[in-house]
Amino acid sequence: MKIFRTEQVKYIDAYTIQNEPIASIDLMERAAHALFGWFRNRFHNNRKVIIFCGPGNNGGDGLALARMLLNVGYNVHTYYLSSKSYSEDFNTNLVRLKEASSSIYMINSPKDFPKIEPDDIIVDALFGSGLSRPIEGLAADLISSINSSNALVVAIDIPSGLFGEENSVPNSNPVVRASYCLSLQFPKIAFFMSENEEYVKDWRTLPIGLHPDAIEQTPSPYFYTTLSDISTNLLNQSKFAHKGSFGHVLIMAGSYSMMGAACLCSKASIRSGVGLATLYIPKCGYEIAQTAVPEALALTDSNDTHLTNYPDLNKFSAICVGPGMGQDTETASMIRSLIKNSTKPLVIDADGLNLISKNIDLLQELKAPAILTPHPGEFDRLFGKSSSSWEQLQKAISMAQRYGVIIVLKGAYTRVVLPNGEVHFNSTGNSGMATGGSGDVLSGVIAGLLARGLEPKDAAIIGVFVHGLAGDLAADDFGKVSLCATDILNYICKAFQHLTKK
Ligand SMILES: NC(=O)C1=CN([C@@H]2O[C@H](COP(=O)(O)OP(=O)(O)OC[C@H]3O[C@@H](n4cnc5c(N)ncnc54)[C@H](O)[C@@H]3O)[C@@H](O)[C@H]2O)[C@@H](O)CC1
Ligand SMILES: Nc1ncnc2c1ncn2[C@@H]1O[C@H](COP(=O)(O)OP(=O)(O)O)[C@@H](O)[C@H]1O
Ligand SMILES: [K+]
Repeated sequence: MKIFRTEQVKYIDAYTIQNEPIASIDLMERAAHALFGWFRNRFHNNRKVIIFCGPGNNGGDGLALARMLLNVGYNVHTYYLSSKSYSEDFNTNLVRLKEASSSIYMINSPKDFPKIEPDDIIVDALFGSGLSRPIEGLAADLISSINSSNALVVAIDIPSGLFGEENSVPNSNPVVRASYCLSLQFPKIAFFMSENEEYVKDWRTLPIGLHPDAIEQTPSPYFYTTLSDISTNLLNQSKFAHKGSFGHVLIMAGSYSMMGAACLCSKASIRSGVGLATLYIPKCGYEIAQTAVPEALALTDSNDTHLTNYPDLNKFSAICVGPGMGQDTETASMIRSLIKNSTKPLVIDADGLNLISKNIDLLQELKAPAILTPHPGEFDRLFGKSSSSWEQLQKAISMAQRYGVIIVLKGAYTRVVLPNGEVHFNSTGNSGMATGGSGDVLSGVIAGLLARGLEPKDAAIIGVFVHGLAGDLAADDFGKVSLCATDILNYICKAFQHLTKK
């Protein structure tokens, strides 16, 4: 799903109004209907609802929602900020609401704030995508009052005070801490930034029928990968397929005490449908590999404890290098040579990345497409620290462009950043996956898909999605607390089944 910056959504709204065509007030009514439907399904009408409205169309949405809730028997109290001016649709909805309710109050000073009980439901319709500066004064005091209550807060479109994309300038201006955020049509990029977790605990999008032509024609480098975005014909299996049809992956991984990473990674590649997997490991890992991964071929380096060389690359269709590999100087020279000489696509993970971070311009010598899979710590080691997730994302975009590589920046909403500057935020995965070895499983999945013949972009996007989905399905059965990398591995099959059955 393509997602947009705030000013682009404004354009798509305006295009819809002009070309559907639909009157602005009717589009607001449609949005309010979507909000109302969600609200009614979620909350019984025995709880008091307090709706806080700002002077713009976000406030207008709040007023329209208030009217709809009143019509079906909710106990609704509506408060709106005093302002020099209000949007036209706000004014229309205020008149409509006044016909239905007498519990409408203007807020002129903190004395007008209502007392909020813990059982009340607050609707935050103060500011949406029209926020133009950090909030101060009366509105800021109101937000502090909302945040200090123990009531549940439902934010319309975006928690008031939060900007749609960049919120990196630390400021003391308050932002509503929403329990739920109902974002109209598209998620906001700000939802994917870890700093905003306290404001956006749970969010969902509500479709409001924005014009498909505007969505298609408005260019954006940002995407959100959901099930419907995964092209499953890339995973088709011909009836006459043989193991040679699905590629041969080389997994260069492991060292003394870290053979588990090599096993997890190679097993994950096999579960991702590769025809053949060869594990290239130091001698100490031979029996472990042969026993733990009977499906893989095992080739050993001349060294006992760490990798110092690589095998003839001709017969392989893709290579994964790095999991559990250690950072010996001999391993460092091996990876330098691999990068300069491999014409086969590479997945570079873990210690592979740590070794490259000592000489980042090595990336300029790549002959083949490469997918780098850093977690945030590895990313900082490679490209330097960033002061916020937003800055880190912008850095990932410029580094992917500079070196012509795909960067898979891992974590919640893993970002797959392409050399053309596109960013694909992933929708699957959960915090139970923050456990040792889960990254090794991911690099195996991506390498398996790459070896099967998927384009690097597809291997990265689908691999990340499947890995997260496997983690979600495993968490459904085992819970997040106990989830371990082997569980993710064991649920890769279910994740692929889920995709290919869709
Ligand atoms: N036709 C449309 O454009 C639609 C808009 N919708 C709603 O409209 C919202 C956007 O509406 P608007 O563009 O009117 O903007 P907002 O309602 O977000 O706020 C704009 C108003 O707040 C003031 N303001 C901005 N920053 C402020 C600050 N820091 N302190 C004090 N005042 C501040 C502005 O001067 C303006 O009066 C969306 O978030 C969504 O909720 C929906 O009804 C769907 C359709
Ligand atoms: N909070 C989270 N939400 C979703 N996915 C997560 C979360 N934390 C970690 N993950 C995923 O788990 C994996 C962890 O990888 P990594 O940190 O490299 O682990 P390891 O080095 O132990 O193998 C990544 O795919 C990451 O996206
Ligand atoms: K809001």
